[in-house]
Amino acid sequence: MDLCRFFQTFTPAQQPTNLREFVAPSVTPPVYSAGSRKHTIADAVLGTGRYHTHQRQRVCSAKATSTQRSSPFSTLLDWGQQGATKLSRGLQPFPAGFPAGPSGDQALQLLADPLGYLDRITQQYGPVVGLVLGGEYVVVVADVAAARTVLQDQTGLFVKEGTAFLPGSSLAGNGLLVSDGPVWRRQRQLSNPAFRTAAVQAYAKAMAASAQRLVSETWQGSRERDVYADFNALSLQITMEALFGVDLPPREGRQVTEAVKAAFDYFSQRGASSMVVPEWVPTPVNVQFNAAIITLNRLVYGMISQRRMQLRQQPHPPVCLLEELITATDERGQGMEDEALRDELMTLLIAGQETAAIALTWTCAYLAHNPAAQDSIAAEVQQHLHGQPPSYSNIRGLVGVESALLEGMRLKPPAFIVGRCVSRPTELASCRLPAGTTILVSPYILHRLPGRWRDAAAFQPDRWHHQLQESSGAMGLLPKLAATGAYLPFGAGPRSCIGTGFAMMEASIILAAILQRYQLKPSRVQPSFPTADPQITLRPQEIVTLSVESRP
Ligand code: HEM
Repeated sequence: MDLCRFFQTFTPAQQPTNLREFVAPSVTPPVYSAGSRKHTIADAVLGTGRYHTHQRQRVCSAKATSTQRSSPFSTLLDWGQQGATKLSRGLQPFPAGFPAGPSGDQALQLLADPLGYLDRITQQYGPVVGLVLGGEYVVVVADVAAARTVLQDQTGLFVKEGTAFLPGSSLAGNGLLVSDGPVWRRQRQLSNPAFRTAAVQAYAKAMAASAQRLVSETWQGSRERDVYADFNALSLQITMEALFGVDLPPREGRQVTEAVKAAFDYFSQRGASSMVVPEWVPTPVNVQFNAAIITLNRLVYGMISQRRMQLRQQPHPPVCLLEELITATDERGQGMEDEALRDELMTLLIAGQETAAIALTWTCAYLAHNPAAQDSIAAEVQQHLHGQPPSYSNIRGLVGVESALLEGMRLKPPAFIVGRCVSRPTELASCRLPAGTTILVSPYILHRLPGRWRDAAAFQPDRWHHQLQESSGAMGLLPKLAATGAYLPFGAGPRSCIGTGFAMMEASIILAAILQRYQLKPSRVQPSFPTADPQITLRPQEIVTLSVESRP
């Protein structure tokens, strides 16, 4: 990777928003406000992203937008000026009161080894480090109190809008992950019911059925499996069923799955590439990606209108997330418009799919390399479930399974960095931060602070037993830990993960189903522990092959 990758993210202001605007303006009416396009660390964290910082203007006309575009010349000039400002930052001293940190632009060093770099600078400069990265002022936060201040802010001081780095995407539009202010508040309020316990209980049926298919069909007769690939396929299937219901017509289901896969492939390629070409540039890969977006839009808008009609003609309690979101209303009795629904559905697909697969992959890899811990958890599963398949009704109380997942996410948090932007000048940890500074809170470092965690680098699921028992399980414990700022796999504060209950239920059911039937061991072809590949999320670098032996 090189500096190009960073500089490629500083796309010119007011460019055409994406290929869709050129090739298929009628598929959806994406009418955007003019304004500079910045990127959000939500992209970095969860593989998604808003296309630019300004909220979409859903009401203004396309004509208005097109007249607001600047000429290619002024765009280029603007871009040049922005580039020059950013370049000069790496050469200048930090602003007065800015946190101490290494001098010079650190983009190359960070990109060469992100986890090692975060570790090194926080050891060298302390838990709040100032940097220039790709011409942006950045503060890395690995201090519990400062992380709390940033993530639990309710005053609009630390926001998502304007957070630097990594290109955004038209895939998730302006969904929950990236929106801010009143738009986010309303969308979160409307989405919350879809994630309450009762709703998660309904999705658990799909989780349990999919987990059984994995262990009794997919893995049946296998000696070794690429668990990362299996968990990705499984969590996509589960999320699709939860979103659209099990009665999703097979043809449409297949088409959506294929389009989502194409979009995900695009993100992995982009993550692994040193050059990030903006989505609107018609490279072959971008054309493919944008075609996938067009397919997704057609299908998703089709499903939205079909479900709306069904609910109107035959009112019934919601059976899937889409119906939950369609029926949700705010205090004025208003629901979500189609475009907002589409953005939320795509956001949930992206935010929910890969993160859960990564968490399961790392946890299974750790268990394979820690046979004693695995055997004791497997014994608990046998004892607790009495041979019944894991499901919503019997999964509670499996302390070992929850401990393994919490410990896996402690050492390898799928969202290893969470980002915010300082909206107005402020102080943090006695340092002064100018508006526009990007804050990177690092759960990865926080989860390994030697003063907080005994044997911080070791996989020891039993460290969680007592706390889990005291809090009646992970869903009781996680909010308490998030409030301290010390354990943040699902973030903290108002923007914490809406899918925490969904993810914990899904991962617990799948892990219990696996340990009930199989013993995981390092594979002969890949005996060493998988290496992390911190791209957008903390995914494994390669295929994760584990030996899967049936338990007697
Ligand atoms: C192990 C699995 C998961 C992990 C580790 C994870 C992690 C996170 C984190 C750290 C955040 C906060 C980001 C920030 O503060 O900027 C977040 C937000 C979010 N997550 Fe998850 N997530 C997981 C699963 C899911 C699932 C299953 C869904 C939905 C089906 C989901 C939907 C979302 C959404 C919509 C947000 C944005 C919430 C908001 O800003 O209001 N996540 N997730």
